[in-house]
Amino acid sequence: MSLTIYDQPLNSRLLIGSALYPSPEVMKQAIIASGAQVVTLSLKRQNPAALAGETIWRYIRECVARTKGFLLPNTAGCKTAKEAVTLAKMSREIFATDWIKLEVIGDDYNLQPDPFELLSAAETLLQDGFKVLPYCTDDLVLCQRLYDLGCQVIMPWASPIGTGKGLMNPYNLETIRLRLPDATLILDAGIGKPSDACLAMEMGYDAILLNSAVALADNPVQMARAFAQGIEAGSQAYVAGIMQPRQTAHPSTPTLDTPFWHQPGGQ
Ligand SMILES: CC(=O)[C@@H](O)[C@H](O)COP(=O)(O)O
Repeated sequence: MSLTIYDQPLNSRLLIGSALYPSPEVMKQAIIASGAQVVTLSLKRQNPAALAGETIWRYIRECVARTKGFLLPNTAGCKTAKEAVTLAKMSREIFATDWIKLEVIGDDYNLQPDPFELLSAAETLLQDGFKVLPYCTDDLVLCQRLYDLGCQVIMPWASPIGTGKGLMNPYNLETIRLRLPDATLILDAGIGKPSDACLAMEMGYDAILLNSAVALADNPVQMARAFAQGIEAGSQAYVAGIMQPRQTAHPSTPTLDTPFWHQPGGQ
């Protein structure tokens, strides 16, 4: 089963960022190796008029063309709903997409999203026809409100951007999954290693968005492959049905009369 974002089926459950790589060429190779079809980029951070920005964009467009993928502009660096809405509208024109990764930062220390400004910006953008992918904290009520507004995709954080700390609050993340069974849930930010991503997929998350863990690896291309495999493993494990942990030991070596475990009601 493939990932679907606002009715768009995708081959990969990994969405990847385009910042912090040692060079544009390494970025391109890493994105291709990751298999990600969605690449996020920031209009604010990369000035299209500047030569450096132009080069990065060319590389990103090449990656997306190669994977038959999609650009996901983001509003990284915005601190108010007004600023984020303005940037989203500019991004829609420049990148010719109505997808927007909505990021409104409320605290400079841990780059924590501002839930109030985020909700307000999401409402405005949805009314304007955007397909909003909000980056938010792992707060169930906030996620519920965003979903009720019409955000089909919700992207709670694993931990603050760029920390690589992995899943800070597994209980919160599991609860969000449980309570919003129909939302497309993408875990975004703070993923440090493939096992973090695998864990979220085992919880039933639909996809992972990450950047730093690949871009800052000693070998970003190899790390991109490792993430692709970790995400695939977690996704398959979730679908396969993970066994319930048990309090007591059970021998796993078959005894003479019970070579197979019979589930109640099974054949
Ligand atoms: C690229 C992007 O959108 C980041 O804001 C995103 O949240 C990734 O975070 P990490 O760099 O921690 O993976």
